[in-house]
Amino acid sequence: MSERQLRAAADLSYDALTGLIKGDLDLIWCRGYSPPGVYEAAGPRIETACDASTYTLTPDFQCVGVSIGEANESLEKAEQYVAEGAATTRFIRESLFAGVGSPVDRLLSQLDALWPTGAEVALTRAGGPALLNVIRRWRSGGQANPHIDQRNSDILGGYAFTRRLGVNVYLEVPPENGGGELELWDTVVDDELEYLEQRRHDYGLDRERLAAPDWTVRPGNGDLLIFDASRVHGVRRLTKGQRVAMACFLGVRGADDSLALFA
Ligand SMILES: O=C(O)CCC(=O)C(=O)O
Ligand SMILES: [Fe+2]
Repeated sequence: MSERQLRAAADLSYDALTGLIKGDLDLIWCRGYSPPGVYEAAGPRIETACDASTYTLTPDFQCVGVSIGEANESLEKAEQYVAEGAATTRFIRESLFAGVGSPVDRLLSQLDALWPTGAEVALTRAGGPALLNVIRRWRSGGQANPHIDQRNSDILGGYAFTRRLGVNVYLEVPPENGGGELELWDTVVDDELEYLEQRRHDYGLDRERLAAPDWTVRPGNGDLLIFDASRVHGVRRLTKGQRVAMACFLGVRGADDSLALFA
């Protein structure tokens, strides 16, 4: 455990985002960002879509949408990412969140309003829109290895991001003592080549080779968390219930460049 207290902001604001980008802040934690009615309506459709999905990197969780992490691992997935991104974004927006609105769409318009040069969906190297977000579902027994999400990817070739912020909206979390916390280590990895050398063959780092996480954060249903994706992070193994979260990333360049969202 770190001696240092986790530095968190309770609201999404320009100052909080720049705090995360500069490293003065560790977390933005907005409670109840997605109201209960949203998941009540969308949950059954999301669960069906999760059951129909295929995720190639790990059996630990299901994932709606080919993520950029998956796309970085093979040519086939990279092609699928480019071909399907826009349609998956539409499916999530128009089918899964029909009638209630997607929390990530709301986030996108909020960011567009608060960031000086706006926010938009990133473009892939091929010119079309990237996938805006994925939806992941963990069931009892699932976890996520400690990892970082690397700043840049050939697929989003036109950007040189200086920071990549990880965004999660938790639609459903396990009950008390059921695991599924977000684990954060007091380690920010800037040398991505060194990280690649230590990486497991599937994804992430060996948990056994790290000290215990410095902080574990237990989001509530509907909460929004944003953190620096180059900070080592993982998901604690679930022992009960399920954990359903929408995830995307904010690609940051300078203050003079718009935020680019992708998943
Ligand atoms: O689901 C979570 O809490 C973290 C997922 C994650 O690794 C990320 O958002 O980069
Ligand atoms: Fe991550």
